[in-house]
Amino acid sequence: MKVNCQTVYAPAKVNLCLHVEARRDDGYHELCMIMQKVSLYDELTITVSEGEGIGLVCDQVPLADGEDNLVVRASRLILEEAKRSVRVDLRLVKNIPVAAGLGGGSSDAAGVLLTLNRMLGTPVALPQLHELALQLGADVPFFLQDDTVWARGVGERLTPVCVAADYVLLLVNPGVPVSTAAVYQGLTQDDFSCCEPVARIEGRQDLCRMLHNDLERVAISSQPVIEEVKKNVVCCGAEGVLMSGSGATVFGVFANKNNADKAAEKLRCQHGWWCEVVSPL
Ligand SMILES: C[C@@](CO)(OP(=O)(O)O)[C@H](O)COP(=O)(O)OP(=O)(O)OC[C@H]1O[C@@H](n2ccc(N)nc2=O)[C@H](O)[C@@H]1O
Ligand SMILES: Nc1ncnc2c1ncn2[C@@H]1O[C@H](COP(=O)(O)OP(=O)(O)O)[C@@H](O)[C@H]1O
Repeated sequence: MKVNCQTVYAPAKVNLCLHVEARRDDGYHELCMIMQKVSLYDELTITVSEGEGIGLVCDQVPLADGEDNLVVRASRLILEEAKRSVRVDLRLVKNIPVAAGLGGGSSDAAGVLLTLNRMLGTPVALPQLHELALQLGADVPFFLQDDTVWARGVGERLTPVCVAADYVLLLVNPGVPVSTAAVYQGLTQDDFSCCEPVARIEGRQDLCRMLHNDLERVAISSQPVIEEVKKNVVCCGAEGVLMSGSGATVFGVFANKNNADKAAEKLRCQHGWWCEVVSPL
């Protein structure tokens, strides 16, 4: 068997709005949120060769030792579903902060599902791939497709939305991890809100008016620095600001890269926070 090697760039996401509508009997939550991919990428190299087993080398030490890593789990699911026995080696360079509300693990997993499946001759059809994605996490199906979407259900029911706004985002992460499960568990009925998905968002002002995240109260109560980050991003000239997903990353909406770069420089110098200027994809 010829050795086959491919590199995947797995993008981060932000939630431009996130409404939690209800808690389900299984503990998961019904959501209505806009998911937007952005230009910050993990780099994943997949090598398929003769043999068996799945190996992972990762530049982030806590994620390095394998079995629980979403990329290893995604590989295993594809091999099982395809009933194939080959050796898979994965090399993962993490540029997306971990447990930060940016969906890095979910994106890595979707990248493996799509690419490893293709490398094996596409034995798994797209509807099955969607099911495997959902087994790995509520956010994973989103990363199998290209659109900016309204995501409903637990995050798996996807409808495209047109965001016709010209903007860049400044991502700021203060370096405190937030557990997604703990944030959802901390929600009370008062945190829930409804939303009416619109088909199109016209400009930056419309976009900024929609910014809303029902997970902020719980995340900020466990990590008050998130509120401090939000205030600082606004002080640096953002037209809108919001925590992404379950946090702790905050994003600011800017009209252009120049203004966002200046804000990033200032926040890095003054607070030592991780800052990255990205564009919507
Ligand atoms: C909050 C969001 C917003 O996009 O993103 P992140 O902050 O993780 O990036 C997602 O809903 C996170 O999705 P994901 O991280 O894939 O979730 P999973 O691994 O399936 O579940 C992690 C935990 O979150 C809870 N969970 C997740 C999704 C959902 N709709 N309701 C929930 O209550 C589950 O109970 C589980 O304990
Ligand atoms: N490839 C991966 N990249 C990042 N996190 C991973 C990965 N595989 C497993 N994880 C675990 O998944 C959890 C969520 O990670 P991540 O997707 O980065 O954050 P979030 O769900 O906040 O967007 C982390 O606690 C991490 O230990």
